[in-house]
Amino acid sequence: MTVPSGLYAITPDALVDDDARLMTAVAAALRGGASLIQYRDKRSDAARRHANAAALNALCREAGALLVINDDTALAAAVGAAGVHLGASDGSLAAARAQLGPDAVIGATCGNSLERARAAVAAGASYVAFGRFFASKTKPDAPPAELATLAAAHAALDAPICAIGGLTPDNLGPVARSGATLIAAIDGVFGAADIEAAARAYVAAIGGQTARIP
Ligand SMILES: Cc1ncc(COP(=O)(O)OP(=O)(O)O)c(N)n1
Ligand SMILES: Cc1nc(C(=O)O)sc1CCOP(=O)(O)O
Ligand SMILES: [Mg+2]
Repeated sequence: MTVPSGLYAITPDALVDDDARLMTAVAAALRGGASLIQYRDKRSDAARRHANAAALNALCREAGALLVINDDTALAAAVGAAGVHLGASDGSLAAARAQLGPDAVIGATCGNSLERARAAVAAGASYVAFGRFFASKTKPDAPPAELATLAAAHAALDAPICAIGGLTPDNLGPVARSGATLIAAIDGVFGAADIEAAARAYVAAIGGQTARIP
């Protein structure tokens, strides 16, 4: 499966306790043009996570977008999601690739490390994620990442690059011009009063950027 470019909207903690609001909010992000959705839910029990993941997967398919499940390869497989996003302590990328198959979208958290990204691609990651680039209300303790790392990854790796952490339509320009083709955001999309309009603003801002580095 090709990894899409554009807005990668990740569900916030604030919505996972309210299934109806979660669906309405994700539907709005999809109308606003999000191409990838990540279901990130560290609070719900297994049954609720399964039900939400299945419903979000159907919503994404209807919209022509893809659903990635955070942390949980087995849940991605169980609901037939497009793939999974794994951090350093979330299990093996190679095992996820073996379980989900060659077409799955498998993302890897790489912080500020090109070496981690190289290893992730070698282990089967479809995209590599660097962050955080700006102060993040969602994850205030995430260590900072540099634009130079994005540029180095863009030059060295044959894999789509995702950027995350405090990104907004107003500050994403340098990040996109350094090689990130996927802009991930939680609060800037789902914390907005008008989620659809917020997503549209990201998509418009991303559309105006092209990487400067060949
Ligand atoms: C696109 C994207 N990038 C990074 C992360 C962070 O993953 P991780 O380090 O495993 O932390 P948690 O999100 O699980 O708290 C992500 N989820 N998505
Ligand atoms: C989940 C996550 N991971 C990060 C990393 O740096 O790996 S930053 C982050 C939170 C992103 O949310 P917001 O767009 O609200 O800042
Ligand atoms: Mg994780």
